[in-house]
Amino acid sequence: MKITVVGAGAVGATCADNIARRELAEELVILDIKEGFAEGKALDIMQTASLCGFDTRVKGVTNDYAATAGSDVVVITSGIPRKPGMTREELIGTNARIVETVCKSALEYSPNAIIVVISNPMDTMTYLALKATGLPKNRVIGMGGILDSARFKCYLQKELDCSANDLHATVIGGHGDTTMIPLTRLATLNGTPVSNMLSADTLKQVAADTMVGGATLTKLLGTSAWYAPGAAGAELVESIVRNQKKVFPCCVSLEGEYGQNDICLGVPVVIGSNGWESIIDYKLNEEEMAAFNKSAEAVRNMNQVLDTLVA
Ligand SMILES: NC(=O)C1=CN([C@@H]2O[C@H](COP(=O)(O)OP(=O)(O)OC[C@H]3O[C@@H](n4cnc5c(N)ncnc54)[C@H](O)[C@@H]3O)[C@@H](O)[C@H]2O)C=CC1
Ligand SMILES: O=C([O-])CC(=O)C(=O)O
Repeated sequence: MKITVVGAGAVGATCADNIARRELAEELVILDIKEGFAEGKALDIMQTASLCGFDTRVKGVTNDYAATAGSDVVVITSGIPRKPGMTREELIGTNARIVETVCKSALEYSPNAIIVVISNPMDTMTYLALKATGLPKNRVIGMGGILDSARFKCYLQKELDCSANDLHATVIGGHGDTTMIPLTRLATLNGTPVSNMLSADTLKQVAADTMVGGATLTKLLGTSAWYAPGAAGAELVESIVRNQKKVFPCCVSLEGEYGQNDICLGVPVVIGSNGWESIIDYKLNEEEMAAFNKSAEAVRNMNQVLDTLVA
């Protein structure tokens, strides 16, 4: 197995570190445009091999796509992060060009790769990756919902004083401050609905905190988060390379599912060696469906901006 991570910044390097520690590939290439940067990150990660007990070979390269040839999975984290006060959507002008170029260059050398898109605004960047490459839809997956769900579980865990590992909680819809939908009705602690244990007001607050989870960290850090985003990226890659068939909320191309067409948006999907393999119908109620439609409208408006940016 060979994996490439494009972008050796905060998220890319953390994702690569998690991939190496989980030994998801024999070979892991990190690529960045900044001279020597990916080489440095790769060397640093390789120097943890004897400490963390992994045998993955990690190599860093500066814009050398030939070194990524034959990758099974390519994770795209290249692009600028937001600063406090910004939305993810404001990154579109810079990141659309980067994501399009990176997708095409990577596929030239790894025509069979599954593409995982992390760069923001992620839903629109996933749509762009799909359109720019013409890949079969199952091979283009946007990562946002796994992270948002992990944050949802983190806020629930604090309220319930339980193990985060006993929680099932999912965030669907867009990966934006106002577009994500924490499904509080379906969240459970070992099978018991959390709505039996927490008040409606508390659940509302947990959902609100989840939605601005990324913005909260950006305010604290001065740039956006990387530990949970990197680990969430690796979690997705693991289900692909180990063909685990885990169900994760991921941004995928919808063709009538959840009532939407010609859009990439977060829904629960089965992830395996073919990429995303099927979409699970959660049977949303009226209120959840209305939120999903609203989220789709916002993401669709963003996708239209692409036409003015990408040739
Ligand atoms: N989908 C999600 O859940 C999340 C998405 N993000 C997004 O991930 C992206 C990366 O964030 P950070 O790692 O914090 O940023 P960063 O600034 O630390 O790293 C970005 C890296 O991309 C590189 N880069 C830029 N253009 C490139 C190109 N054409 N080819 C190769 N490398 C290139 C830069 O040199 C830099 O090293 C941002 O767009 C951020 O908003 C961040 C967290 C979560
Ligand atoms: O908040 C951001 O801009 C980065 C991101 O997508 C996240 O951490 O959820």
